[in-house]
Amino acid sequence: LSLRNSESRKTKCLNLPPGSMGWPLIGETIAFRRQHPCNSLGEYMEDRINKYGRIYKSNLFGAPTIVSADAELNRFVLMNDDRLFVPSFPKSVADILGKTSMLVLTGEMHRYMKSLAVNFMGIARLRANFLVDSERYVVQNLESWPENTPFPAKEEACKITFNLMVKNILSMNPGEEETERLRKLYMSFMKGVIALPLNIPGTAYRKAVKSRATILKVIERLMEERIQKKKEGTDSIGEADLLGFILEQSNLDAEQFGDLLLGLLFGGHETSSTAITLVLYFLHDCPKAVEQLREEHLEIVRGKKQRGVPPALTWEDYKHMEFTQCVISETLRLGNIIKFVHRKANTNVQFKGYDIPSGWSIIPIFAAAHLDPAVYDNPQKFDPWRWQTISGSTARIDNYMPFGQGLRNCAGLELAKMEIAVFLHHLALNYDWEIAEPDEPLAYAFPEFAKGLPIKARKVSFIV
Ligand code: HEM
Repeated sequence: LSLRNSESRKTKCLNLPPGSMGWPLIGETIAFRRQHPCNSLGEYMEDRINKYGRIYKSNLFGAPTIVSADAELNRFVLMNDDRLFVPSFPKSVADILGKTSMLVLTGEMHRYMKSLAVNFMGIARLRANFLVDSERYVVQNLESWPENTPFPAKEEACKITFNLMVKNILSMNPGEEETERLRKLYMSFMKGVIALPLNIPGTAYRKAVKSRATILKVIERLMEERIQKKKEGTDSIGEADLLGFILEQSNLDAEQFGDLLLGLLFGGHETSSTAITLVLYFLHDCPKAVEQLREEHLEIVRGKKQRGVPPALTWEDYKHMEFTQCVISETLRLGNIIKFVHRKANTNVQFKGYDIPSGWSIIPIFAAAHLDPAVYDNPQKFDPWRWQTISGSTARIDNYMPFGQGLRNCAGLELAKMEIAVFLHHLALNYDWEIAEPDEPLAYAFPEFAKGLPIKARKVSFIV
């Protein structure tokens, strides 16, 4: 009690933002976690912003917290990552992601792991490997879509993004027994990262802890096999996958490689498949955008035919998908796949006259700027054309953070945009689709479709 008193005496001298600390222990966590349409901030946050302003204090996830719906403070936090602020995951999440996961590391080690990931997904490899593979898996997937029978689009999108990642990480092919086994283990791991952290038998968390251990064993074996093949001179993969790249370019051990692999799957699979599902959802209500998209992709196909070059997409084709990029930017703005991130103040920080005490959590809400009418006209509207007039010099570019910003920005952002563009290319050229059952994306942290967005598709070739 005396400790708590001295704490409260300390914070009394500070100029904390207004707000309510809610109930003992749980604070306002339940209200914060309540689902709401992903193109809104939800009732809880709107109410707090109206009452207290865009920077307010609360008690969330068991810690005193500053919530920031203020675009300037959000930028300030990200630009001071690793200096004034560090990532702050609950211990249970950090344990399961692994102690050398990029998401939890700071300082030199974070920079090193990040540089491996960024180099692995650099332009050279995107052009040479990821583009070809994305096209292959997108086409295979679209061809498997049933005609006129509803199916959940999210599941199909997941197959595309998972297959792409495991092919490029471990040279595993879709449909093979080992790939399927890894997919199941990974799904169980994923569920545990977001589940309640009860480490008792039968819980999703406990299953995830076990899946993580099994995945690490699989990785250890694959690493040993590859090292052996390299010694024997029978390795034909070389640096074409992440495993080969890591063995050549680093001396990570099996656990460190496992953490990197799980981080890339975790960062890259659910996010990109959600983006693909959201694009189907938003475009459905915007036939004019579908028409313009189709025209852009037909133009690419016609141009290739005229030049007599092979039909496979090239990096130059991708760079010509200008309206497609507007559709992607708008989907990410309105979809808010990562609505917020968790950080902790490393030291006492002052901002706009408020104190952010050392040790307090801070949650920058990226979605707040994306949905702010002062930043985007008519922010609720899906309007890809707005991106044709937003240039690098407008303040709005700074406020746009679907991939975060600064030191910890998304390592896979170029890959993600390319995957979605390749999907849109083949979708627009070959399919008409409709939403078979209403299914709205609801978010607390990530947008989720309760039914996986059931759609009905019809193959129509627009290529003449
Ligand atoms: C549309 C899809 C995606 C979205 C919206 C997205 C969003 C984000 C955001 C907001 C962050 C910053 C987190 C923070 O500040 O704490 C992030 C980090 C990260 N993302 Fe993505 N991401 C996407 C796709 C991908 C893909 C395809 C990959 C890799 C294959 C990937 C790998 C990562 C990694 C490794 C980090 C951690 C970077 C670091 O800690 O420095 N992401 N992502």
